[in-house]
Amino acid sequence: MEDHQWEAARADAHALGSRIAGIRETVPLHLAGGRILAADLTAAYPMPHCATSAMDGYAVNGTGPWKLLRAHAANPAAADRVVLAAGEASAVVTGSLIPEGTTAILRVEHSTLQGSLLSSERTLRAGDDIRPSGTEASAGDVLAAAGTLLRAGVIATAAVAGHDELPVAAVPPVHLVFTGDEVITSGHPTPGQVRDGFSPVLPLVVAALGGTVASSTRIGDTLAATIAAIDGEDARAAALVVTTGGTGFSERDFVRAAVSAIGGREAISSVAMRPGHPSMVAVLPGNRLLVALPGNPLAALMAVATLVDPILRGANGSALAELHTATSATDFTKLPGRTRLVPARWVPAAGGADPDALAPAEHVAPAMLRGLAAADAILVVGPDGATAGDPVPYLRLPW
Ligand SMILES: Nc1nc2c(c(=O)[nH]1)N[C@H]1C(S)=C(S)[C@@H](COP(=O)(O)OP(=O)(O)OC[C@H]3O[C@@H](n4cnc5c(N)ncnc54)[C@H](O)[C@@H]3O)O[C@H]1N2
Ligand code: MOO
Repeated sequence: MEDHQWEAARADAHALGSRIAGIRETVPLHLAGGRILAADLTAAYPMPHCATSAMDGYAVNGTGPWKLLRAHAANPAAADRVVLAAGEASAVVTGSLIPEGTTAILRVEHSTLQGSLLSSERTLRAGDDIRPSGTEASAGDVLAAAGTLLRAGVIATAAVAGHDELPVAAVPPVHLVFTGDEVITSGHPTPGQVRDGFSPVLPLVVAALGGTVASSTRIGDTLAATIAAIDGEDARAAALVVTTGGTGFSERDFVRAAVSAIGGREAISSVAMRPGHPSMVAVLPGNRLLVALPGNPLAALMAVATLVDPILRGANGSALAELHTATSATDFTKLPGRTRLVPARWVPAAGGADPDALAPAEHVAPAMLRGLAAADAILVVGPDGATAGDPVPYLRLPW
């Protein structure tokens, strides 16, 4: 199969992800943080649901001075039983229901009270400091679309819009498979060994992308072990299997052969990107997906941004991550047919003071991680390259 262009790989991965979407579930608001909204969030009633005072002070009817009906609104909820005739006023606090007949709210600091005679030190206009019903939303208005990540602002809005619980997308379970006889997980590597850069971060990354690592395994470089790892009990229980290393075509790379052996089909065989070209997506029996991440660490994480992020977004009903535009701080040569993903830092554009242009980080070869550690964003440089000062697309770090 031909290389997928980078944009096509993202789009196809997103579409494949939508095929592993799980059944949605309902969670109480206090457990909704970090989940993905599975249906549009609508206002259950107009917001505010009744006209209220925006300030502490007095509800008044007409122009002053006014006769104060009560000395103090001890119970804001009781204010609705008061009816103001022209020339009358009643004390209110912020958020109080306003009495029938209110034409404006007089702030306490703008008022003078002598006995029960209330006057204003400012000219009041009709409607001042009244929050009419429905100014924030009408009943049924969509307050957040399905696919929205539930952060504090959305959850608080849901609460005041009358919701006790929210429908959320089921979290796709992910099975991780780390390959490589040479990979060690602690201490200092001897020549021929490498320290595992993936197992400490992939659970974190998967969680940040809206999935959950349900299980993981570490295997040596054999076909039998690879088949067992991608088609065993844990792997079959997952919606997505992610492997690291072994994507190549050497006699010690077994991921593609294992996929083929269990009846899987490569949907994205490779991506015309650098680094990360040998990344692969396969559809496995049982409506499962597999993403094979290359062994080179930066390549693997750029493949996560290109393939795993779109798949999990598709599974959660979220849109593809937006491509933003920044000014390139440097020139990039042409690289026919390939898209480069370059960890980059914000720097001032030529002659500028604010850090509003993106420059490649240092140490960004495929087997290095230092540049990514220092990066603010991922520049997406097309095959035609770029000239300093050009607008270039970039991705926010997805994790
Ligand atoms: N003849 C060719 N050789 C290579 C090509 C090619 O086109 N022709 N492509 C290169 C590219 S691009 C990449 S990327 C790698 C992909 O290799 P694999 O996915 O098969 O990965 P491995 O061979 O298993 O490992 C590569 C490299 O990564 C290290 N590694 C593996 N796992 C980890 C880990 N958990 N943490 C840190 N480092 C890891 C491994 O030790 C190797 O050094 O192939 C190129 N070769
Ligand atoms: O995917 Mo490879 O990193 O381009 O070395």
